[in-house]
Amino acid sequence: MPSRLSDAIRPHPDFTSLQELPDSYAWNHQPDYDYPSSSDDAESVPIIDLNSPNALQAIGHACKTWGVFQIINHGVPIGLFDMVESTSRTLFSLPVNQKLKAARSPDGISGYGFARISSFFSKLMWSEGFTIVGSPDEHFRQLWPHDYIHHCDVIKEYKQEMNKLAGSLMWLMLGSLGITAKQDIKWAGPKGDFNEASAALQLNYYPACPDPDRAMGLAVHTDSTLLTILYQNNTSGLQVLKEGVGWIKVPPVPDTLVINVGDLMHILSNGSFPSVLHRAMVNRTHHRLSIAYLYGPPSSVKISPHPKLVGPTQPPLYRPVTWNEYLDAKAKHFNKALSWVRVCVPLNGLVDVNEHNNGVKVG
Ligand SMILES: C=C1C[C@]23C[C@@]1(O)CC[C@H]2[C@@]12CCC[C@@](C)(C(=O)O1)[C@H]2[C@@H]3C(=O)O
Ligand SMILES: O=C(O)CCC(=O)C(=O)O
Ligand SMILES: [Fe+2]
Repeated sequence: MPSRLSDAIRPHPDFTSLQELPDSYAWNHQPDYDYPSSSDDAESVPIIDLNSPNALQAIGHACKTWGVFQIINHGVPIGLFDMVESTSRTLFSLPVNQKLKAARSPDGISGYGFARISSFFSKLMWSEGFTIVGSPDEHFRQLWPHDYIHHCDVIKEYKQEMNKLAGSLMWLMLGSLGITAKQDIKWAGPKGDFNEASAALQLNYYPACPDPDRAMGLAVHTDSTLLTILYQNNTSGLQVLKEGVGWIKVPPVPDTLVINVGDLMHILSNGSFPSVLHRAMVNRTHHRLSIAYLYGPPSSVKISPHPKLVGPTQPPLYRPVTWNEYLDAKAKHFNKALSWVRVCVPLNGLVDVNEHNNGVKVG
């Protein structure tokens, strides 16, 4: 692990004052960095209409082959995206010293700071983040002592909408694997609405960058979630790695949300769904904003390969793990966290789709 200042004492830069890319932000992108590079007419991440009668099958196929898909007709009021974007933009435009009043504490989860995965890389990422777990009230009062209520309301409404959507997506993703009954997932609750689920909202801001080809917005990673719902503003930057194809750009499409399969869904699906490797690149002239709703099980629930997906020829590939235990493992082992939960080497030619990802260089 690189030895450098911890997040707690590293001063946060004022990106707007940097006219050149400091060496600490210059990633030594290898020639194989884009390998196998995607051509302009490469495949694109499927867009699925949630109102279509084929949505379930299309989602199952996308989850198995990509670990990511995009959705339209998701039912989230479109005006809400403008509102949450406006709150995020207002937040990141505050002076650095003001933002630091709501800094994430060294052992905390919520607040303003660098990407949590920064410590695994020797170079810094060209981005700022703000994580909201639970209520935004306390941190938002620190940012806007006289004007926080409106921003809190926007975030609360957004989280509610995301929670509803995430519950529906859970049934679609699980349904495609034949897991359809409320009793199949006890923690979905008596109404099957996943009422007790946990979530974090991550606001990501990527300022315009003087040397985007040498910089990195958010380094390659998988999400530790069951699923992630990602909204991106109108600037490109997101890329996903498709096995056997390469890095695929996911340009923003108006009113469309990107859904990532996360590591816990990979475990729950007993390896059927790969958790998608992805990264965010930056732009010379435009800043970029993304809002990730990171969705997981209630804190006391252990996630393990679903009994319906386990049998004599399909041994469970992972042992049970809570989200917190997994996040701790991710904080320690980063891209090796899945191997840490792994129980057995695949037998009879069974291959875990995420095994292919282990060779990806992260630093
Ligand atoms: C619930 C969480 C997932 C996350 C760590 C966190 O506690 C809150 C932030 C999340 C995030 C967002 C950016 C990418 C990521 C890898 C990171 O560094 O922080 C994810 C974490 C994750 O999915 O492991
Ligand atoms: O900014 C993006 O497009 C990606 C963000 C992301 O991967 C995350 O927040 O986990
Ligand atoms: Fe992510």
